[in-house]
Amino acid sequence: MGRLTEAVAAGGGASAARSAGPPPTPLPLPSTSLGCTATMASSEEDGTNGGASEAGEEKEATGKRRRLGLLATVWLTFYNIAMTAGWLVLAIAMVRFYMEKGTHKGLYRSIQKTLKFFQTFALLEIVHCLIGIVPTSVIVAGVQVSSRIFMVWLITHSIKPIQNEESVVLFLVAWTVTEITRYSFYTFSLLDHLPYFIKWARYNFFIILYPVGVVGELLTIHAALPYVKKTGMFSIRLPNKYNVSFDYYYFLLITMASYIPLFPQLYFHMLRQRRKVLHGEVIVEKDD
Ligand SMILES: CCCCCCCCCCCCC/C=C/C(=O)SCCNC(=O)CCNC(=O)[C@H](O)C(C)(C)COP(=O)(O)OP(=O)(O)OC[C@H]1O[C@@H](n2cnc3c(N)ncnc32)[C@H](O)[C@@H]1OP(=O)(O)O
Repeated sequence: MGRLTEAVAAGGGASAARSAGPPPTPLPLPSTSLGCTATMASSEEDGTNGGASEAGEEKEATGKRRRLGLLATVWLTFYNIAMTAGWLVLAIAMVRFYMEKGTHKGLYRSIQKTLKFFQTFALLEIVHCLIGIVPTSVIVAGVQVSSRIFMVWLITHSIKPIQNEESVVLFLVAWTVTEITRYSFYTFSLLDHLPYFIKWARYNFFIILYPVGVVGELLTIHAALPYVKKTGMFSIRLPNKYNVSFDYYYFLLITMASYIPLFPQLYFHMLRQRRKVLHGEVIVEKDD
């Protein structure tokens, strides 16, 4: 519980400590419209610098502990353990269901309560960014979490006929593997005992899982379109006393189109994080 004990003594805010230490010499990387400009300061290959790398990592871990107060550290540790456990329960339920029934039909229905609970709980990630206890960009976390909430509540929960689509299994598997890896990464990092394979998994699995998840989500929304058009669900027609109209069908088309500019930005953001964490590149991201 290294970070917990050191946090008692440190107790500082996140942003103050982030600005501590000598600034790297920046090399410009492309700017993204998710509100960040990235600059790359230096590069070292993974594992080739031996003791220097270990000393650097130790120093970095101590710096992180100082950034977080005790309360924030305890809360994040609890939150990450709970989320890892929640997604593990989901993974086990999905494997058991498939082994017992031999089909994906009925799978969503059997796991929906757990999924809704833990995915909705993840809204706290936006709160964590807003109050500054994690340094993730609010916009990056916001796009990531809101697209998931949208898929869970406004698509899969609301449109029962699509719950047995294969594409639902596609995004469920991608989300589940990602979240078990991600939350266990945060947990072990907070406890200062991060096994290399978890770090490696966190920054490699997404290369495949992100596109797989997005394809699953897009195919599921696509499958929902005929039903939405036929029923006119969530749509407001004119005339009405507020003189407002809303067509959920067109909203879904626009949402699908919005993946084209948004997804590459999240993906390239993760590729930059991968270079930083696995290959030691120092990437400084500044808000525009
Ligand atoms: C209303 C409708 C809206 C619809 C919108 C539609 C458009 C949508 C387009 C995009 C669609 C995306 C769909 C997504 C699908 C999937 O998820 S598929 C499955 C694969 N998915 C992934 O691989 C997801 C990858 N994403 C992530 O990992 C994150 O969500 C991220 C936020 C994008 C990554 O953020 P990143 O900037 O890399 O940083 P973090 O890992 O969050 O870390 C930054 C630092 O903060 C610390 N930290 C963060 N969270 C915690 C925590 N809970 N506990 C402790 N610490 C945390 C972390 O340790 C880092 O610290 P430092 O090391 O000190 O920097």
